[in-house]
Amino acid sequence: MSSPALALHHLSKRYGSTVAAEDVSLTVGAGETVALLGPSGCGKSTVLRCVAGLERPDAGRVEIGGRDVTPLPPEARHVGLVFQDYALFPHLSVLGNVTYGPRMRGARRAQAEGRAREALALVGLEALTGRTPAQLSGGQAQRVALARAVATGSPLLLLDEPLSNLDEQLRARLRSDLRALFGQVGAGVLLVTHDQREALALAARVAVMRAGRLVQVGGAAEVFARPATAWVAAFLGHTNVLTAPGGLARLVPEGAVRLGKGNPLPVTAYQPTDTGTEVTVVHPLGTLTLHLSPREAGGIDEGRLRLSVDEGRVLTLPDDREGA
Ligand SMILES: Nc1ncnc2c1ncn2[C@@H]1O[C@H](COP(=O)(O)OP(=O)(O)OP(=O)(O)O)[C@@H](O)[C@H]1O
Repeated sequence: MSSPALALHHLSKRYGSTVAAEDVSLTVGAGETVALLGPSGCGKSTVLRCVAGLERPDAGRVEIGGRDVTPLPPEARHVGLVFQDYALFPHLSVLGNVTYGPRMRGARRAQAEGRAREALALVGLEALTGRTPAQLSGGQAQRVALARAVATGSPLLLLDEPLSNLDEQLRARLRSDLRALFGQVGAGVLLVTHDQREALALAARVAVMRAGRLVQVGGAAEVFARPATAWVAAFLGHTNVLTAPGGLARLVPEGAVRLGKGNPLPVTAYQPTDTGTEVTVVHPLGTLTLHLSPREAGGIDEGRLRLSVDEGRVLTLPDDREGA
């Protein structure tokens, strides 16, 4: 059996009194994409920097392709990196930037350029190969950084918010391109993001991080459908995570609410949105927030909306939302 692209064993890193990563253990299989997902400041970049060798962990071990690289400098690790600031070489052309990695690893010029052109075509930049980084928009520079990481042919790619500077349309296009791209290159990918949709679109597995610790790791769809705690549910974008007695919370997934049948319940607030109306409805479980299409909102009669909640789909979770 082949070694995983990446294995982290009990990784910890502090900055003074700040615990940036605490006992983080995680595996990325060969050819697998894992998203490290969490709010700003939770330690995602710290984990990535420890993997890349830009930061030395206080404790724990980093293995890449089955090799312990913990004491090794970045250049000895053979990982493809895309960071938020995507640090391109300013004096090299786009093609030069992307060719650099394969050249450094001993590829002949023609072969390295071929691979660079392929990677640039994948990110839609084949027309800009002669430009320098100063002549690119932020989004274009980001795509060059992606192409550069892919062209290295590394068995492990590390991507820190790779789509963060792009507009929504481009993000959507690149998301599906990236998924295909990851499949083609066969590399393990560790993707850092705070965007749940991006994680779901790109990764087979997600690792949710909070205040330096991994709080849930699992299949992407599974983690979204069955968050382990109220905090994870709320972080993943579930709207109705209702406080319940005994330190518990009830998660009412969107699909558990059926409109048009059941008791007419009081609607206590209305807020127009770009696609309809957001309303709050008082239900015996608690106050539900619902997004209604114009047609659904038409069902509100004398300040009441008829709905039922499929109790079989409501999850009861420990409520850990207080504190850090
Ligand atoms: N070089 C450093 N010196 C001191 N504290 C640091 C340093 N780097 C990170 N930290 C702190 O460690 C914690 C984790 O930071 P990190 O950048 O890993 O978070 P993140 O989850 O990547 O955040 P973001 O999504 O905003 O990039 C934060 O509290 C941060 O302030």
